[in-house]
Amino acid sequence: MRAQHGCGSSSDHPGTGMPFSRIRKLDAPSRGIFRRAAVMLGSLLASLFLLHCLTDRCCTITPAAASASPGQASSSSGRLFEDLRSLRTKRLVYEWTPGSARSSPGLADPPAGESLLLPPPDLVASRKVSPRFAGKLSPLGEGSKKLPQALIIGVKKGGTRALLEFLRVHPDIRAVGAEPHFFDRNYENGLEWYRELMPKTLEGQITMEKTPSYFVTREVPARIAAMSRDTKLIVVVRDPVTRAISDYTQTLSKKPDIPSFESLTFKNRTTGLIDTSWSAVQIGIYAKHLDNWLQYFPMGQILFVSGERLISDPAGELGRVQDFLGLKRIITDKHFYFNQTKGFPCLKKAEGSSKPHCLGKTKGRTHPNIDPEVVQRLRDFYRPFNMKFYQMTGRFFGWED
Ligand SMILES: Nc1ncnc2c1ncn2[C@@H]1O[C@H](COP(=O)(O)OS(=O)(=O)O)[C@@H](OP(=O)(O)O)[C@H]1O
Repeated sequence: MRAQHGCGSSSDHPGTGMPFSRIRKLDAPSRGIFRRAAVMLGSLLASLFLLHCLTDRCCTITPAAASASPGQASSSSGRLFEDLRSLRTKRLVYEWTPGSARSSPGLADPPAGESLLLPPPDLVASRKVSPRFAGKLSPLGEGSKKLPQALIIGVKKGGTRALLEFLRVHPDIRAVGAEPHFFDRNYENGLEWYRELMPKTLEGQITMEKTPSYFVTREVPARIAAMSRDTKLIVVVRDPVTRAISDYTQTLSKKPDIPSFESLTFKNRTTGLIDTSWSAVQIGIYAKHLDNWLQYFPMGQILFVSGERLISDPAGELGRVQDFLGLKRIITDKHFYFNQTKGFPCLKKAEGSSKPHCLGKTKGRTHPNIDPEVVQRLRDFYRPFNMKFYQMTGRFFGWED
């Protein structure tokens, strides 16, 4: 009997070879058994594949693996599985890294309705969350550039670089390295220009920058308030006398021919009248500058960091700053060590590095010796302003001793 519906094979034609004609010549019951066997084999293979996937070994075969010779196939796909498994392990390790905890205000105080979707804050803090929400580094370049929510506005030579570098260790803070000087020198460039300078941040991370001249520039408070009245402001203050000497030391390092500190301090040395128009002196009249800020921002939105304590107890000051920013206290004593050669606290590990990090040579310069009489005269000059400043801020900085 001739097959009625073959596969259009050549066996339909006379003179076709025996093997094909023999299959075709099977009787109906045999064909049924053959089909059933094929179906059973198919489902067995499908089940095996399913089991394989369930045991987490299923993967997309790469062209390389697919083109491997049978002998190579098992070893290369085995390697492939190993790679995938180690990738999974790495991802889990990343998710559970201590530094990846998200402790932003957004998560600590989820808006009504979101609390059911998000894990409770303590759980997040202790178990860590996905790097997508918590990690500082976004491997896929995720996130968006935002205008800063917090600024280090001063003071020049107060210790602003140290504070920013220390804060950058926090996974919920991202900051521009250079000083943008947007609100004093580059304001005409517009907010979009400013935003472009910022690093990308993920939800809950805080964008920051530092420009110490903001604190003493008259127009700046109004401009920052125009950007956002909610901006958090941080001022690192330091004894105005040592600050002035530090300021002078910096200028001297660039222009060695400038007059002496002593001569620049006075309008008239014989009368003892201080030259308040000299910027090194002027910047230290903190109470006066603060008055200007208080026209635009409430006191509660400004944090004053002691430049002296930033050196003697960096973790303590950083604790206050993290609280102020609504962040979990992640930066602690464990992050610092005192470098005897530098004479300053340094980071055991800087941001994105595993190496110890001290600030550069321009931080912690040796000051020239200043005539003690001039120093005393300056102390007397600043005293009433300092008292006023302590009163305004509610913190005693101890610059009189
Ligand atoms: N950890 C650490 N390492 C080095 N230096 C430190 C540190 N903490 C605070 N300081 C003090 O920071 C002073 C420089 O302040 P600023 O960074 O605000 O200077 S600047 O305005 O940005 O030029 C700098 O002033 P000088 O000592 O006069 O150079 C330092 O005293």
